[in-house]
Amino acid sequence: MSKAHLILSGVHRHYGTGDTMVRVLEAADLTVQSGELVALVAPSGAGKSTLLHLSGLLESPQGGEVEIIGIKTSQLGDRGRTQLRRSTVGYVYQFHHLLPEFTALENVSMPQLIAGKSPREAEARSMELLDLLGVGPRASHRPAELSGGEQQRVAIARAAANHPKVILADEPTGNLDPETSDLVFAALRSLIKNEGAAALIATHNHDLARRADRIVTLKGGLVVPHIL
Ligand SMILES: Nc1ncnc2c1ncn2[C@@H]1O[C@H](COP(=O)(O)OP(=O)(O)OP(=O)(O)O)[C@@H](O)[C@H]1O
Repeated sequence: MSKAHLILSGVHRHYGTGDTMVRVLEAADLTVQSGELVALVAPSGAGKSTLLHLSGLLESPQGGEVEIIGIKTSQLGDRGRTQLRRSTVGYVYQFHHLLPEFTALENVSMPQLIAGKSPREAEARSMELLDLLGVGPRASHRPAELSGGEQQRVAIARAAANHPKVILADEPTGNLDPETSDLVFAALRSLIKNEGAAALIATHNHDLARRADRIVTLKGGLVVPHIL
């Protein structure tokens, strides 16, 4: 049976006050199940990053509820939110932000060591992920020695290192050529299925969005189904 790892209900988010107020989300609802990949396609400024930040507990809504693995986050304090984010959410950005002085293996191991895993456990998990994403043979290379697509796959492995229940990605293939984008997206997709994470991926790439389980967009402050 599928589980809803991420539920947004009646989420409201605006910025500023008075005349300069920007209402981004009015009463947004979204549910993402375990193993489900939802693509978020919307024009620039529509609120994609805002939706991802709210889903990843990097920002709080002014109204409504963000629920992760059944935990209602509006009831949590800052510390509780940070803990829940660290233990359940993995983020992939447009630019990989890998640490240049460390190898691929070390970059993927780092968040696991921080979370308290032993170096041996961390290395085993890192190799499992790098293999799954097709970059196992590059484990001992530093980011500068990797292609853009390889770097991005290492960044995806790093985001998945601590078994996140929710994977959020903001234009994960935004700086890659079409062929490499395909490869990276396919790797991300198989990772999500394999790990049973719920994924929300903002992308301008319609070809990739069509390969998601579902596509949504933002209209009038709501999350609505979208067909490309
Ligand atoms: N911290 C903030 N303060 C004020 N306004 C903000 C803030 N963050 C976002 N906004 C506004 O909210 C709206 C949505 O922004 P958001 O970054 O979520 O859009 P987006 O769809 O991700 O855009 P893009 O595709 O260009 O990255 C925009 O009008 C933006 O100017």
